[in-house]
Amino acid sequence: MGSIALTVDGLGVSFGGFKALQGINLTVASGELRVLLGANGAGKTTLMDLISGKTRSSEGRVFIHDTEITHWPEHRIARAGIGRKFQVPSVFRELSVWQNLAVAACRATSVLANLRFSFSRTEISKVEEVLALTSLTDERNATAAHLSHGQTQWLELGMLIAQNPKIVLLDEPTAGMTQAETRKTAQIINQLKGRHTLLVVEHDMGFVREIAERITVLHLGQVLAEGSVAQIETDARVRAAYLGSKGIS
Ligand SMILES: Nc1ncnc2c1ncn2[C@@H]1O[C@H](COP(=O)(O)OP(=O)(O)OP(=O)(O)O)[C@@H](O)[C@H]1O
Repeated sequence: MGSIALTVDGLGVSFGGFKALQGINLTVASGELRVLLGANGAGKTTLMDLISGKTRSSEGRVFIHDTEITHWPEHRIARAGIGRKFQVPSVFRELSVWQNLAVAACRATSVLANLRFSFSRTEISKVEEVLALTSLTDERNATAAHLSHGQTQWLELGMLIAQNPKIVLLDEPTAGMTQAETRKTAQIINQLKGRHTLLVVEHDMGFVREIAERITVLHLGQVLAEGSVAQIETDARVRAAYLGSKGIS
């Protein structure tokens, strides 16, 4: 195993006296894909919020490699290399697929400034690489507003990847997708392994089996178990924790 890209050390948060997360310890190696599993309300999204700086933690620390980022503002954490994709895509609907990716690859502060500049060779090759990765090469000139739900999700993932984040946080990347779109998403995510460090929240066990190496299970705001897909699926505590909620299927 290589170096550790993400370290979460004793992290927790309370909302008005309610401990939504407590004592969370997690280390994710560089290039690893870690799946976060847990019933509704277990604290998965809250953990992503604490790591990305959207929510301020009440206890514990977070590191990207050796740099402590605890309590840094969200934009500074993003600049330090944590990229996050939410369930609702935020692409520029009036721009083409290519333009969306080019804007992301440039990472400048102003969209308009980006579009007026000529792009460097490195940025253009990055856009081409991401178009191929997301199978959007044929849609390069299409306006983002005209893409299907799945294609829109892949474009947003592509925009994230075009920014070269060290760590990618994905919250239910297959939400609302057809089976075919879900399979395609698994293929895309599998290609990212080794090149990016990924933390993925997902409920769809079929999809989790396609992508996961190790799984961390959260339950009632704490880590319940961690292990391979096979270990987690046969873990009696995990099965018990899921009874009465979604169940592992
Ligand atoms: N800002 C907040 N204020 C108060 N309570 C909150 C806040 N954010 C989250 N919670 C609570 O923290 C707990 C964990 O919520 P969270 O959304 O992280 O769960 P989750 O595992 O992502 O669930 P789901 O699968 O439904 O998205 C829940 O009980 C939720 O109601």
